[in-house]
Amino acid sequence: MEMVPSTMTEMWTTMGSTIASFMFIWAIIRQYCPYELRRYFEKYTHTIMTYFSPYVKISIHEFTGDRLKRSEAYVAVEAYLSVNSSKTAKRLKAEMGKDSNNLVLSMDEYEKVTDEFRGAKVWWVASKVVSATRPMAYYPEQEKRFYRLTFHNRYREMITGAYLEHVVKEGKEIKVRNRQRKLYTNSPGYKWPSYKQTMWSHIVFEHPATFGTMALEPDKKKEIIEDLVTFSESKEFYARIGKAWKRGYLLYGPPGTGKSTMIAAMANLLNYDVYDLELTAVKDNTELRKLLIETTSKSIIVIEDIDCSLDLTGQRKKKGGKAMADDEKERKEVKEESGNSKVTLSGLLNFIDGLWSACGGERLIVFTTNYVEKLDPALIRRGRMDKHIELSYCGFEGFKVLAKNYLNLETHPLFDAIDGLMKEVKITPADVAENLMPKSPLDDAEKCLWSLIQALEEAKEEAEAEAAAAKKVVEQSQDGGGVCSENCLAEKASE
Ligand SMILES: Nc1ncnc2c1ncn2[C@@H]1O[C@H](COP(=O)(O)OP(=O)(O)OP(=O)(O)O)[C@@H](O)[C@H]1O
Ligand SMILES: [Mg+2]
Repeated sequence: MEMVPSTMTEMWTTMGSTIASFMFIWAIIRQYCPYELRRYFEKYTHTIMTYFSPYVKISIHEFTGDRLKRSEAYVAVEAYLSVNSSKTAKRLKAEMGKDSNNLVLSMDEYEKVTDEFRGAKVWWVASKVVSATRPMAYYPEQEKRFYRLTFHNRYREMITGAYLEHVVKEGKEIKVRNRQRKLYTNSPGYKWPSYKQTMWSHIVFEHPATFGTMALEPDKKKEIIEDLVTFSESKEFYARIGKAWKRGYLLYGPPGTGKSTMIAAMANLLNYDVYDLELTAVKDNTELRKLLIETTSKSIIVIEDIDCSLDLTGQRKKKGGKAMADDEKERKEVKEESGNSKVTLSGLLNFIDGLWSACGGERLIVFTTNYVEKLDPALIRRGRMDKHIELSYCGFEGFKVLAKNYLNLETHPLFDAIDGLMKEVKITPADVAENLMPKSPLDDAEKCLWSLIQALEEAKEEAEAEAAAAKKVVEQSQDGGGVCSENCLAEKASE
């Protein structure tokens, strides 16, 4: 029994002298040893210390294999800590957030914060290592930033499982809430530097259109909004039925009926980014696939005027005479417009619903066209373009939305006259909007309404004159006894 204290004392003495010798050797090494030897020594000391330490450390680096893309885990942790650290950290950095009118705070470099999860305490440190050499001249970052998470080994299972899952999930949600949405384009004519692997360039997306400001029949508007919201909330449903989480919309109708406006309203409703794909600037199918892979989820990929983009008009029925000649002329024009692009219809179909199209998920693909009948049926069949939306001339309900937007009017004695005229003539929402726009500070609501009435009356007179001319041609051809085809009548009427 006597031996125990003496053994303990001896043990402490031995340990003390070991540490002292160790520190003495370390001081000599630091003073006299070459750098390589020092690093070697440091490395093994670190390994030994880690072996005895009850704490576990996890590093999350900003750039992993792909140096040009920030790691998703790092971005999520950064967002998570931006909210959770701003209450406790002492050194914070501020960056411009959503809509450029608020600052988002996050912890500064080398700052340490504590977090708690189900009774376990963890520590986060924002750190960086500065590499001494530049691997390639064009790499901008020489600092490799990372977050280090430290926790006790007894919580290992919970922290590596539930806690990290919670951090990533919450971080992603914060990112979506704070992010500035972007409008991307694969702009033609710009020569990308060879190191820059992305082919999209972007600006902040700031279009003000919403479904509230769109002139559309109320039922139709409600149906589209419900469709979009249901899509955005159906992650589990798509997974259950084994379908990629994406949806195609075909918007068609005459110019100025709100197709482009609706795309902006869709993006604003769902808080999505917009990728405006210029097909004529895409070299071939491989480049098209590359562009697709680079798009992120929560986005709308738009191909405007799909009929003009490429020769995708499919096999149309053979027509005779002038119609056939027109057809050929159009195809030639389309070919000229599309320049050297070798994107084919099958390449585009693959883009929409090939295996690659499922990467990322939560994406809308929107085509717009003025001439839906010209498109290849394969391109717009359900399953590819799931929802076809016709945007047409302005009705009275649409007019009322515009009158409220532009003139802040819900009713006016001139509304009845406008309603009557709108039933007789076709006018696009763009034309209605233009007439309702005050042209000088002195223009009041009534002047704008009169301007619209005048435009409607002129359109009515024009339509009547055209109808009269067509009627005259028919009568002349009947008087002359000749048989005139439909095309021949249209030709004469337009003369
Ligand atoms: N349904 C609508 N509701 C509100 N404003 C509209 C609507 N349609 C058109 N406008 C107005 O007209 C302008 C032109 O509309 P937009 O560019 O959306 O038409 P479009 O259908 O895309 O035409 P195009 O076929 O020529 O591309 C818009 O800036 C908008 O102000
Ligand atoms: Mg448009």
